[in-house]
Amino acid sequence: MIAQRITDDILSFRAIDWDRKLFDELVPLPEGTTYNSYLVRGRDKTALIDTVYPPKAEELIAALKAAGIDRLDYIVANHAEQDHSGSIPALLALFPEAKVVTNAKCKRFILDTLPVDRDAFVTIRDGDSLDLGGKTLSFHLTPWVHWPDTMVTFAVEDRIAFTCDFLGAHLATTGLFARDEAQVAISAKRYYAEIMMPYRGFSAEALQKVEAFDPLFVAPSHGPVHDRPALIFDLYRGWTSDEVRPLVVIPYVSMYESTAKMVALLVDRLTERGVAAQPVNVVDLDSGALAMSIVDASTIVFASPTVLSGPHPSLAAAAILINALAPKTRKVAVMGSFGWEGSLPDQVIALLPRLKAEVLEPVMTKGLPREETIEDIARLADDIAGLRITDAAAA
Ligand SMILES: Cc1cc2nc3c(=O)[nH]c(=O)nc-3n(C[C@H](O)[C@H](O)[C@H](O)COP(=O)(O)O)c2cc1C
Repeated sequence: MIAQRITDDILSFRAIDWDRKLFDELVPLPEGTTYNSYLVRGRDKTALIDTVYPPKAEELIAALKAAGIDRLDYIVANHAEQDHSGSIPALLALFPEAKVVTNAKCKRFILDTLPVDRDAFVTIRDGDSLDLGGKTLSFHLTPWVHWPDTMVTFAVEDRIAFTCDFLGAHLATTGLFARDEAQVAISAKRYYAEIMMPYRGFSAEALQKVEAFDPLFVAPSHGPVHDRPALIFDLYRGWTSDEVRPLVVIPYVSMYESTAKMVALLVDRLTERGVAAQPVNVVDLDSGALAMSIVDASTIVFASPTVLSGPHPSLAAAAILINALAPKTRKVAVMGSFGWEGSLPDQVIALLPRLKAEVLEPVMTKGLPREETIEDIARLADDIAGLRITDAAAA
């Protein structure tokens, strides 16, 4: 790790994790990640904003020493999760005079999970600021992006917003700034989908707060720094809005191809109607890819064979994940195959209480799709495309 300069007095210390494959034992990291810590030097005091994942603590300490940092007055904790706050104990051991600056909730979480003395904290409230001598840090609570404790720190004179997880991306790169915008957009979308989408309303509020600072830089604690913040602001404005696009995501599994044939038929009927379709085989699922696919999809159709009277367990797992992510999808439907009987559609819909979506009529077939199944699938495609007047819609 090396110190990288954002402005004369503000340095970035980014621990690059090229090899990490899975985050939180859940989220695949196709591009690795970084844990970013930032140093702000005032005339009188020096503050470190966020730390790094504990296995990277030694790297951070070595890089701070190499940059000639022999005193830390403050460690600002924007969020208690260990990938950002986990190295606070190691840093306090090296700089025992430093105070941990954070809000009351974050302090509580740190005390619950890390060996940090209660007296080490300075507790701030929303809008408070800290004078480092010619450099001011202001603190702004942004709850639920993505824990209740999350906040953003703003370097007032240099106009840098330190947003921690918010506006971040899992992307390992030596480049300090987000120059490959296409690549950053994909990584940021994956990150938003997995981490922020369940709290879309809070993300929209936090976005307004950060945009109002009119920052020159947005410096998250994963991924590159945005020196053109409009890129990430525009992306988040779209993702957090109520707008959907005509895209049907079809999470599916099929043991003997009956359900797979139904999926293929639905894809064709949707394509004929000018609606984009994206089947996602959920066996051996990349949860991040599925999450990304549903960020602004208008419809989700769950497709599964009947297994032990209900959905295939892989499809059930995908439905549980999608429910937890709470996408803004407007319509949902279930289709599938059975051998004798079962209540697959009801069971799948029961897994989706958080989705505020219209539930369309299901399509079920005994064994392989037959003539009437083909008609039912065309009817489902009409329902999705809004081409069929139902009794409910006519009333
Ligand atoms: C392990 C297993 C359990 C099954 N359980 C049921 C069931 O409870 N009810 C039912 O109607 N069919 C059941 N079936 C039959 C399948 O639902 C049926 O063969 C279906 O057509 C398979 O669809 P697919 O070709 O998309 O895999 C089961 C099949 C398997 C292999």
